[in-house]
Amino acid sequence: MATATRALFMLFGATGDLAKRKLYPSIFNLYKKGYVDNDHFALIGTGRREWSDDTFRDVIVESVSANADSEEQAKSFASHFYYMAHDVTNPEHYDALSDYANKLDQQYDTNGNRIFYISMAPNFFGTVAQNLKAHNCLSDNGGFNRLIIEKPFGRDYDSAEELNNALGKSFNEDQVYRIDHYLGKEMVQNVLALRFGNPLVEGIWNNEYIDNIQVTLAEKLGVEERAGYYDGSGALRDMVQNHTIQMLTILAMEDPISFKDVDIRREKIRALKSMRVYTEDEVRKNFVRGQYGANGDQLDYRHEDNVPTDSITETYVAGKVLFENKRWKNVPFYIRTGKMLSDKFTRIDVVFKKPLIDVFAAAKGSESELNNNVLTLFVDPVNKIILRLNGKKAGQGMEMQPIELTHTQSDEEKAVTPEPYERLIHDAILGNATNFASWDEVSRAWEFADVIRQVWDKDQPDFPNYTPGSMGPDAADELLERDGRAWVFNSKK
Ligand SMILES: NC(=O)C1=CN([C@@H]2O[C@H](COP(=O)(O)OP(=O)(O)OC[C@H]3O[C@@H](n4cnc5c(N)ncnc54)[C@H](OP(=O)(O)O)[C@@H]3O)[C@@H](O)[C@H]2O)C=CC1
Ligand SMILES: O=C1O[C@H](COP(=O)(O)O)[C@@H](O)[C@H](O)[C@H]1O
Repeated sequence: MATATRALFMLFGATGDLAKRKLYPSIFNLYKKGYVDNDHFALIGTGRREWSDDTFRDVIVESVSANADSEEQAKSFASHFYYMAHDVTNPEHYDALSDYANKLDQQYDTNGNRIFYISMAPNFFGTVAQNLKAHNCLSDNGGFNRLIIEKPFGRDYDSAEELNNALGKSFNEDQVYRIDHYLGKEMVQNVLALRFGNPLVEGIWNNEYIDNIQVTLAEKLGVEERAGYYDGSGALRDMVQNHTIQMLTILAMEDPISFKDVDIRREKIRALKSMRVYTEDEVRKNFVRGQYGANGDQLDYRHEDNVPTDSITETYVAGKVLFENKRWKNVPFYIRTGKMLSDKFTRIDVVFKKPLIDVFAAAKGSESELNNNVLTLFVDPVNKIILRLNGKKAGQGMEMQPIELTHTQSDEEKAVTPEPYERLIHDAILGNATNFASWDEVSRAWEFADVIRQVWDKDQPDFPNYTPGSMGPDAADELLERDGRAWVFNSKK
């Protein structure tokens, strides 16, 4: 039986794209499943637009209709939503917000629990947090106050620290939930289950058996309508500093003493501290950037809407990351992410070492034909695990061939798998911060990314340098070739 939590939500950015596409459907699923107490929850949505409650509720109904069992159910859900036109930069507005929140607290008997969600451009995060506190919008009658904030958390270490200090004036670290939606993905969470639930896996999860690990976050689409944000960010800030590094951390961390958020975070931070922050020369050697060119009807990045024609923003990053500790000495973690690639997928390839001696080849006096064993975890679009081994080819003799053990998530499992935002909002409701990024994690990731950014800001790139529909620039392949390796997934193959 689901534990239903009473709460009042305050959503800043309620008229925005993310709210409509992701947040309302997620909260609706939690409502349907009984994770938010259906009689004791309300949401105040804000934006500058002069919407009425009815307009807001129409938007909610439309946003959740695909998941609703009936129109009545969607409308009943939407009846918990209230709208206030509010300019977050105007302090006076928060007094009205505070009064309204107190009224709804009483009306819905929410036990004084409040969840604040800032789904707005990052320059507003600090302003909202400080005004919430200054204008008594935080509950003070025994309930919890939790703040969920969207990405990006800063654009470099200094701005992230400034933001963190601003948040810290109103919320304690344990009240702040920094969203990284990749941490809400089923297969990303499964990494922990596979590693720490199986001695068979954890026993070989080290440099004695693993040759290298490859993490790919590939997107088929370009910047779409988000160029205004993206061109000032680029792939390094948009995908590497957060999602990619979080995935690396989960792959590299030591076993936590328990599955409590504090214990997991402690190990993640330890792993991040052992991640090598490169020198300038090392950045040039170990990191590659790219920007997509044109291909047929597909415009090059510089001719997409709202992109300056001389933009040097990278739409692709590949790199080699090193963890300098006993477990991972000499094991490179190769990462790549980009827009306009051959397909939309996220995968982790764990490449194991070959046997020291190939007894089959030795007996025949021939070259080894054994492949590296590879464990591939498909994160998106399907949840699948493939273990590639060497096996015997049926028939006489001892010919070898690659064989694959595959586990694919069933339709039944898929049906009960929450969307990342649903899972993460639920975690925040429960006060479980395991799948959110702590300040120590975020700050370390910025220290790592900042050096790369600084080198790239000095050097003039030769853009565009990859074709839409490919897997990025040639330099990304050369990065591995120099080490005598290759990407496990390569669309050119
Ligand atoms: N959209 C996406 O796919 C993703 C978004 N994110 C993050 O989510 C956050 C929101 O993104 P998104 O929804 O796309 O952004 P939008 O531009 O669609 O929405 C911005 C929201 O902020 C409100 N707003 C802007 N200025 C003010 C103001 N001065 N006072 C009050 N409200 C204001 C807007 O309301 P109004 O116009 O009515 O004032 C609107 O509701 C960002 O941090 C983004 O980085 C993260 C991952 C993916
Ligand atoms: O955070 C972001 O993620 C999306 C990709 O997310 P996914 O879950 O669809 O893989 C990316 O398109 C966007 O640029 C970035 O801001």
